[in-house]
Amino acid sequence: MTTSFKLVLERGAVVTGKWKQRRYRVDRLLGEGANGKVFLVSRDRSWYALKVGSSAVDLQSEVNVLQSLAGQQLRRRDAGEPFLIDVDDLQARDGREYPFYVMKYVKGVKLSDYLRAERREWFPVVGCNLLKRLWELHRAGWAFGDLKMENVLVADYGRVELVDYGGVTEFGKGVRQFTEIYDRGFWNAGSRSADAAYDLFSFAVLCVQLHEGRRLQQLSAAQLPQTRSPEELLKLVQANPTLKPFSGWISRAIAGGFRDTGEAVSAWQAVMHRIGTYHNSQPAPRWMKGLFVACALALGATVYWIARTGL
Ligand SMILES: Nc1ncnc2c1ncn2[C@@H]1O[C@H](COP(=O)(O)OP(=O)(O)OP(=O)(O)O)[C@@H](O)[C@H]1O
Repeated sequence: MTTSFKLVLERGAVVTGKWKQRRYRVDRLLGEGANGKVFLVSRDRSWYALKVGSSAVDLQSEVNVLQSLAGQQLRRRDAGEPFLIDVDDLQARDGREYPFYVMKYVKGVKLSDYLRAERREWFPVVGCNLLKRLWELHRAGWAFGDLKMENVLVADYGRVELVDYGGVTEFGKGVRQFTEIYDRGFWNAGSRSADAAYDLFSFAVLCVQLHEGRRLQQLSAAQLPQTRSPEELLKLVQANPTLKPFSGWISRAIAGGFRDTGEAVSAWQAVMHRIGTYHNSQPAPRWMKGLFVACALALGATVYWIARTGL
């Protein structure tokens, strides 16, 4: 999706908040979507992500969700700073005013890019970390809503961050924003009412999208609305060697069969355990394994030298 507004902020441009007068220096565009453009900015030697929207109403609803999440003290153990930093308006060169908010900069890459090529084996770990992120939201009574590839960023060691809180919806209300292919209603698998199972369904589709993206696209385009069914999704899961061990988990998620997300996390970890993936969510990176081997060789050489010299 692309934005309908043309605001351009060049590298080096300074954004000054109209109300609080805080100044942010623009580094580059991080991404854009239907609701706005997100820029990497700096202030007092710290990096942030600044989201500018064309519509104050849409941006305000995202801000409300973020404020409410902060209010519920939805802070993770590893989150040093709050996610929402600032809210203000800026005046562009064309004289128009745009609302913006500033949030924590998530230094990561898109999920699909992270798992590409040699990092495919990280899929179970990254999946587990993503489920835990969803669990945090669900415990606070919110569904993420618009879970999709673009809204999941992965940092070092498979750490996962969710971005774009525009779809976050209180449990029980109609999901505010969704993307068809990940939507439970689209697949005739349930309602669009916000609950934990709604996100778990999207998570299951995300798994299929990651490993059978082309076939999923073909499937969704070929089916008539009334013939789309979760069983068709499950056929793609069965046909894929990476997904097959998770087929029981995925079919349960698709059927809304988990009591809550905590149970979904435990079941996912049980599969990881069964197939022998690290169940530690931060497996040792390759350089660390190399370092371990080098240290072991050095130790061996020292022991040999001591034995030879009789020290
Ligand atoms: N906090 C952040 N840190 C780093 N990158 C970010 C951050 N927030 C957003 N981005 C990047 O900017 C992109 C667009 O942001 P976002 O999804 O919030 O815009 P949107 O207009 O709501 O998009 P959509 O059309 O998907 O609803 C994201 O896909 C991501 O790559």
